Amino acid sequence: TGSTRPQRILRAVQKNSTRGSPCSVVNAIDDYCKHKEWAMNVGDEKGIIVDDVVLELKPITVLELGTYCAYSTVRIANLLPPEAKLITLEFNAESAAIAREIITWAGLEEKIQLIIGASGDWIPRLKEEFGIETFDLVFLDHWKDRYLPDTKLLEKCGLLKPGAVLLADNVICPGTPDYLDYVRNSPRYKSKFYRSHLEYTQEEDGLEHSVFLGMAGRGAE
Ligand SMILES: CNc1ncnc2c1ncn2[C@@H]1O[C@H](/C=C/CNC(=O)c2cc(-c3ccc(F)cc3)cc(O)c2O)[C@@H](O)[C@H]1O
Ligand SMILES: [Mg+2]
Repeated sequence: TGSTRPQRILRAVQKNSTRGSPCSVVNAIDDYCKHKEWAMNVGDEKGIIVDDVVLELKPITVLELGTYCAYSTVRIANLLPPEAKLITLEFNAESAAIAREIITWAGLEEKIQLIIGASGDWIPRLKEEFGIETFDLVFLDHWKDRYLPDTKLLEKCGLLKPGAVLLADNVICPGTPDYLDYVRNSPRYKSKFYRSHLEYTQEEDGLEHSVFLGMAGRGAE
């Protein structure tokens, strides 16, 4: 039986990057996915927007939904302040195993907590099992039809405080119409769209950046 795409990505990382160098890991994955085999990483073009958001926000607690091969996990964790922590949820055991190897290769295992499980099961448990108060940044990049239900779950569990940022990948391609409608029309969010392209292609895509304003929202009831 042949290898899987995540296994081939891990091999490319081990072959073309330096242990302990997150930047070289990110570059090795981008290089592989640009020239050898496309994969659903946020990629280098949208990745620069992610970098800017992280550097501006300086989040101390980050939640990522959908680890896949830990490309964005490594990219984000690399830019976090020393005391910051990133929790990433991945329910596919094979992907999670590859992601763990890539996180360790990058030397970021101290900053990143990879949980193997479904967002719907784990979001309600994060407060008591990991002593999380609230998240400063949530990066949504899992199944596109789960962005909205998981956002509502985060609200319900009190895991967002005013000023928290939701950064959502793929709001154009494959698209997350119900999520976009919600964050753009709810008084609980101030939302803005960062136009870009689908990773490693010329297709239109972009990131939605939504600031949580609080459950009461501002003014409008
Ligand atoms: C639902 N709760 C969940 N809890 C934990 N992990 C979850 C998860 N849902 C999905 N996952 C995991 O996240 C990953 C899923 C990501 C889904 N992403 C996409 O479908 C996607 C798809 C495209 C894409 C775009 C164009 C195209 F032609 C083909 C694909 C581009 C992207 O950037 C994408 O992010 C997997 O590793 C999966 O096991
Ligand atoms: Mg994506």
